[in-house]
Amino acid sequence: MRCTTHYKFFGFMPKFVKIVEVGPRDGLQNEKLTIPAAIKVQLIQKLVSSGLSVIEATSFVSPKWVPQLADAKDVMQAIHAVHGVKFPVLTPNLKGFEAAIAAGAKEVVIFASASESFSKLNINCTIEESLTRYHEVVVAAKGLAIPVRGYVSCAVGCPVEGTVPPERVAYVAKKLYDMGCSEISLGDTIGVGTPGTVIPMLRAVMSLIPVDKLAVHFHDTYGQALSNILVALQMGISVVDSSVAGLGGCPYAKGASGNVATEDVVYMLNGLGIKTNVDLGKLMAAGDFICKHLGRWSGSKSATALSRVTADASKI
Ligand SMILES: CC(C)(COP(=O)([O-])OP(=O)([O-])OC[C@H]1O[C@@H](n2cnc3c(N)ncnc32)[C@H](O)[C@@H]1OP(=O)([O-])[O-])[C@@H](O)C(=O)NCCC(=O)NCCSC(=O)C[C@@](C)(O)CC(=O)[O-]
Repeated sequence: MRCTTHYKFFGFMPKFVKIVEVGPRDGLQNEKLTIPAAIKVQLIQKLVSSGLSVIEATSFVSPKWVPQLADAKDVMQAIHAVHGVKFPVLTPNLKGFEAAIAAGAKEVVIFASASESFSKLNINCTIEESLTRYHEVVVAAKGLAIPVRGYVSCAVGCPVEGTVPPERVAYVAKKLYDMGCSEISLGDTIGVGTPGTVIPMLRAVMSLIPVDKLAVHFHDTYGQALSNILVALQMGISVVDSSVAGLGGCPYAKGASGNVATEDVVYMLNGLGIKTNVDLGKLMAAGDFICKHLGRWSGSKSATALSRVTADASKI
């Protein structure tokens, strides 16, 4: 049974939200600077120590397509011994799945698109071809009792096709669900959604899939991610993907900015009295660490504001 509580102004909201941290994967796949595996491993360790229980660690994709994650095997082998935290990894085909399992992965992720054009750009095949490939991955995973998470990218808009109809998102999500995915994450890959477009999309998907199997994954290109998360929570979703320091973006989705920052999600959930088990201070330290290595500012407004407040207080 779902744990829900009643808020006077917000309707039903979850008491606990599971955050799926995607920084080491989605966050780093699009950065110009390629970060050494040892730094990625330190980032993951810092994220673990902040209390995050699911951290998307890397991708077993073609290094020609995503050179930033060519060290997937080294990263997985280094975190293999960390217990109590799940480290799902992206696998676009059986080759990636086999490499992931050989490197010690215990959970994998398949990623289909609701847009035909984006599917071709991102994984070089049609939606139906991708579903056939992913079916092979799911069958292999089931044989090893490995859980599979599924993404539907371009769940609101596509960089090529523009608006994506909610029924198409629901169709792809249902295919992944029927295949056996344990959780389906709905990705606003280019961050164009607003509550006005996200609500109909979620309604269409929820008419086919139980809400406790769904997660949301918002990029913050237009500054709408927190509003979109809030409406998703009100609709009963309690799994939210986010990226430390707001890193992220897809190399095959031009103009898309980073994911919603994990610090901003935790700050909002703390304000709503919703538990996450994440220590915001330690999370901010992980964000500072990776931003220093990337030579960039944090994309988290909460982390930036809280750091300023702390710095000002130390001067008094
Ligand atoms: C799917 C492919 C491989 C097809 O790429 P392809 O070129 O059509 O594949 P291919 O089968 O013709 O193989 C080409 C070469 O890649 C190799 N190869 C083939 N598969 C693998 C593999 N798994 N691992 C390592 N190598 C692989 C294969 O062995 C061969 O090597 P070569 O003979 O030329 O030396 C490619 O398009 C690819 O890797 N795409 C991944 C792109 C990607 O990771 N994009 C970012 C994901 S973000 C996203 O999708 C959105 C999401 C999930 O974040 C949600 C959201 O934000 O909304």
